[in-house]
Amino acid sequence: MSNRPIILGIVGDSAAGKTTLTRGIAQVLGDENVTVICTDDYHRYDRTQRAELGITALHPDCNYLDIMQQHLSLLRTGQPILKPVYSHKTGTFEPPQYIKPSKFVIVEGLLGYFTRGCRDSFDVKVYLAPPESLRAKWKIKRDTMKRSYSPEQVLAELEKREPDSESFIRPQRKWADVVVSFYPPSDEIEEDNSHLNVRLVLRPTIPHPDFIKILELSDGGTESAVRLGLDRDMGKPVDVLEIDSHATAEQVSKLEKVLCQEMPDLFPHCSLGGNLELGKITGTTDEILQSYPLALTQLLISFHTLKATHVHHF
Ligand SMILES: Nc1ncnc2c1ncn2[C@@H]1O[C@H](COP(=O)(O)OP(=O)(O)OP(=O)(O)O)[C@@H](O)[C@H]1O
Ligand SMILES: O=C(CO)[C@H](O)[C@H](O)COP(=O)(O)O
Repeated sequence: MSNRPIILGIVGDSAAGKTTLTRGIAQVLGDENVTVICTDDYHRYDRTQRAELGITALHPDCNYLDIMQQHLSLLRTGQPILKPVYSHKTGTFEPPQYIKPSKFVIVEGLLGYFTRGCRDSFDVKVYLAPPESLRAKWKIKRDTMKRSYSPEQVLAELEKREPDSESFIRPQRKWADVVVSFYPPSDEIEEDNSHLNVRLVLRPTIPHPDFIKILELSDGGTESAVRLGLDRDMGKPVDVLEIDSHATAEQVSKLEKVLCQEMPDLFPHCSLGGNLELGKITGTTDEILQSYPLALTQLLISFHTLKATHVHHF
């Protein structure tokens, strides 16, 4: 058993779904065992200064990546940090917070894998990569509802940010152990969020659960709602697991069994264990819905995070 905090990274562009994914993982690990850090707090400039300087929040120079790296190293050895605080409500900084790491630390943000020093602090690295059109839709909704922007401002901001997204954010995908892409079924582009499928790229940088068993159960063919295959991602060979939103309870159950066989701690959180809490999303009229692809993604990442506690790192 590891006697230091386990650090999980959830990296991706703005509104890629980091907070949504993190919520369920924290629930599986136990909210009382989890410290969540958002690296937006390490911005160097506030909203007004960024506008004056003509720099976007995605640019490495717009963030104290050196301090972030120091803090990650401290958290990894169980030491407290005095973390800056950036308020998305006001676009300004607030007094710093004293943070003592719990058993698990989830670090979510834009540039977590940009420097080698930061990357080395993570036990498990996840990158979120929804199609850009879906991310734009999510960002417009979230920023207009929660961050006091107009839709026109969000669209202009997305356009302004694109060169930095391309240069600094998207290349980080190559460092991830798991790349998560929620996507709409091709013929239902305007479908609501509850009908998204997920594509999980599983890099051989960490040992994944033995999903090949689902193929042995003979429902992993191209027509199935759960598919496992081989592919290349950024030039390197990877396994790819795809789960459609219309996967049946039986198919979901089989996947959960594969996870639970290796990690029985997950059982109480599975739908087969009677839990319907994971995979919660907000629908178009703010109703709460459940997505199997999201729930299984949260379980898989929790699997890896729990597994990291069994590996001794010192
Ligand atoms: N898996 C998902 N299924 C359905 N909707 C989702 C999913 N992930 C995200 N969303 C939608 O996208 C919006 C933005 O997601 P979220 O706040 O999780 O992004 P984020 O990456 O944490 O954003 P930021 O880094 O800018 O704070 C959510 O409010 C939600 O409506
Ligand atoms: O890309 C983002 C990640 O959340 C934000 O836009 C960035 O952190 C700046 O915040 P704000 O737009 O609230 O000033």
